[in-house]
Amino acid sequence: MAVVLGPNRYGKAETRVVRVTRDGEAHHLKDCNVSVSLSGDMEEVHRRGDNAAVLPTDSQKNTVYAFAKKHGIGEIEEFALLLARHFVGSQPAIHHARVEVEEYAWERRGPHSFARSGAEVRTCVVHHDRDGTTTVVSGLRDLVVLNSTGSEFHGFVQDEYTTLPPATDRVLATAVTARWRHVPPDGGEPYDHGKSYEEVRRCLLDAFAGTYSLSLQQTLFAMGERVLLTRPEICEVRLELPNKHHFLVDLSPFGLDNDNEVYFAADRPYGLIEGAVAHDDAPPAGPAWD
Ligand SMILES: O=c1[nH]c(=O)c2[nH]c(=O)[nH]c2[nH]1
Repeated sequence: MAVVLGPNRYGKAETRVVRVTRDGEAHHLKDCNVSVSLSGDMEEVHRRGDNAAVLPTDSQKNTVYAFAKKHGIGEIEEFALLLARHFVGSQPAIHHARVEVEEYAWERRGPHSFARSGAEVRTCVVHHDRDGTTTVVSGLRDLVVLNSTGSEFHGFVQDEYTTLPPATDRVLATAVTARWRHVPPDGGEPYDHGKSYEEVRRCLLDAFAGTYSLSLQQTLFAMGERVLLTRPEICEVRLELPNKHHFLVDLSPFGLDNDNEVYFAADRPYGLIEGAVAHDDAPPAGPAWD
């Protein structure tokens, strides 16, 4: 019986980089968290500790900082693509690079003063293979949304443990994590990732607000569908929607009624609704979601 090395990858996780661009008095800020993961000819290092093919994770971190200086950080997808292509293109032993970037938003308070915005975190994951295949998944997380009406939940299975009362008017709230896969550009114009991000975000928010919801599952599908029917550059959307339960508080001990006005916002446990919505002819995902 032989023992074989299975799938493996290595890299530097969570390099925090802040890039200030000085444009006279006015400064611009990009605040990112970059994770690099490389794979390829790594049999020798695992079996014998021979590091000849190993680009140290320390060098990977340094590359992130050097590229931030040399190229600046524009759209996070472009920065991730630059890094992924660099590692695969410069290291014969590296066959595949995965670069993940999170971007934290800052609100301008003056020419060189900023306040960290409470808005969602923008994300991307780029895979680049030495055969030239590239996949780009963009996304966001922690986009907190709430509808104070327009949501029902009833008609569900009743078993011996079911106590949930049917709801015909409830609060629906969630913190959206969404990731969307781009159709490969096919040699055409590269995407405007900044515009695409804003438009997908708008689709998600519009669909959440505009869907009369009989379940969060139905809202999830409507959000994914809205993106796919509006944005031709996207072929698959994956959503994770925690159901941030809002329970009506019983105010009867105080002689008060509660006509859907006062809620206890529970933080756990929460329902977790997850799903993928895709065009039926979407090209194969390859490693895009890894
Ligand atoms: O939208 C919902 N989907 C569920 O599957 C579910 N389950 C539950 O207890 N509440 C809800 N709400």
